[in-house]
Amino acid sequence: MNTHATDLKMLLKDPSLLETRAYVAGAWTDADDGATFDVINPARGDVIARVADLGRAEVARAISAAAEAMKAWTARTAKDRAQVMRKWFDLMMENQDDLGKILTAEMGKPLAEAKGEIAYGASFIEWFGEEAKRIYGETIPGHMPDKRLTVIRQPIGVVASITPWNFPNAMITRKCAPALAAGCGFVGRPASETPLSALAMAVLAERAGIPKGLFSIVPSTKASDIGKEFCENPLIRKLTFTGSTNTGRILLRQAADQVLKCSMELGGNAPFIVFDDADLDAAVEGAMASKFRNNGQTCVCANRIYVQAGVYDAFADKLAAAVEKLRVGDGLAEGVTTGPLINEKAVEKVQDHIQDALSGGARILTGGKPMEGLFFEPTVVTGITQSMKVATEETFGPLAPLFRFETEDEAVAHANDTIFGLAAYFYARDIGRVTRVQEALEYGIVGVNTGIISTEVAPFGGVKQSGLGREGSRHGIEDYLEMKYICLSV
Ligand SMILES: NC(=O)C1=CN([C@@H]2O[C@H](COP(=O)(O)OP(=O)(O)OC[C@H]3O[C@@H](n4cnc5c(N)ncnc54)[C@H](OP(=O)(O)O)[C@@H]3O)[C@@H](O)[C@H]2O)C=CC1
Ligand SMILES: O=C(O)[C@H](O)CS(=O)(=O)O
Repeated sequence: MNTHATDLKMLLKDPSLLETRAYVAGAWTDADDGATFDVINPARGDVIARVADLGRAEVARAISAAAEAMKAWTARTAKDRAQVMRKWFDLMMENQDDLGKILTAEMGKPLAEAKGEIAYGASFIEWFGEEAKRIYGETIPGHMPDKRLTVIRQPIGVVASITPWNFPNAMITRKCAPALAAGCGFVGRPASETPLSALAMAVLAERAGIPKGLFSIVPSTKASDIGKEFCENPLIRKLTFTGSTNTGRILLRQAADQVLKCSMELGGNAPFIVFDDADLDAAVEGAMASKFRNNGQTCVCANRIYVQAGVYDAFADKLAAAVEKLRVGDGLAEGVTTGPLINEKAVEKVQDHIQDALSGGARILTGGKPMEGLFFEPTVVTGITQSMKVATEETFGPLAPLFRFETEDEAVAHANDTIFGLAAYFYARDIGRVTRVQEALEYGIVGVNTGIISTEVAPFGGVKQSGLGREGSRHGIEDYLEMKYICLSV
């Protein structure tokens, strides 16, 4: 493990992107009490920055400023708002390398993946800047001769955002882009593990001309307190959250008091089904992409791999061979494909799922052991059954558990046997089977003969306990608008 300190400023072309103060009401500020918290590089374990640790009072000021700034922002034309957002997009892409290094240093994903996330995150700003100009209303034939009916759509109000550590750039832009495009104010609280990417984003927002006070980033370790401020402050009209289903439940309960509109992108437990008529090499490629992207730390990662009996051994051997080519290491180093896990709790969860499987008779095909620090061997385990923890709990790490199945009905039944419903994947070539299975899977997203489904142009979101609402696509802006019916008597 690389043990020397991460001198992040030395790595950046523009060191001013490494901001450690909060961005509140258009000003860069410390916490009222001067409190800070450490940001750790998970690959090296060293402190890379100390960031302002805000409390409810500072967040309340950010919310009030957003409500005030909204008045002028909403009065500007959609085209004008779009031009400011386009400038922000351009600045994000011009600084992609630096933003990627900041992201890798605080989250751990390899630099190539981090730069990919910057482009993915920026794509939401580009997409919704364009969608701003397509917020159409409608006229309705009157129900009486003297009535003229219209429907207009207006910004919902100030938006509060809470996001996780695994995509510290894209999870924020997937929320703030439609909010700003719709004319809303935005106050975002990033995960305490990864505030630097959000603050760098705010540096560029300020440079792009996003009006002061409209957009704030409020880092804090006091997650519960800030969540309560978001749910109790009467100026907040919308709460958007990405993270675990457990936290989503807490926030939904809190939001009920003010009947606060919520969008929830929650946990997953994605099945990845390989039928005996699949292209096995393509299925292995798809499984590698879906399972090991971000070291297995995404909500749409394959969490359960079901393989039909006739191709089980061949698929298992091919997958193990591909996994053994992964290179685990510091994401800032050349050629590394797999970074560290985010923290010790994540390492313990992967170990727990492996030990539980082995105690039930499963067998390790490759990997299976923790490495130094927060690194873990990419792992394939065979002989997994529905009774094991990995069948119902999200691993969120580099574990590929292989289940054997006999029939199509059995595979679909097992795939659907979960409280989650975010993403599912399957590989098959028979058109009848493809049609039946894609319709039978109870998920918000289905990848057919592909392991990567994420794009800004399509609706991302889950059913059942994986969430509420959709992000991205032409649908993603709806959650930030209110519909108003006007009945005019002439
Ligand atoms: N559907 C999706 O797109 C995603 C789902 N997830 C799911 O989240 C889990 C892992 O991510 P993880 O970050 O640990 O999830 P958490 O739900 O613990 O954290 C997500 C965010 O919520 C904050 N938070 C935690 N508790 C509260 C609270 N009581 N009130 C307000 N905010 C709170 C966290 O703050 P802090 O970090 O400071 O604790 C963090 O910013 C996995 O189950 C994964 O599937 C993760 C990412 C994306
Ligand atoms: O948080 C996540 O896991 C992301 O939503 C996954 S994706 O959008 O990057 O696929």
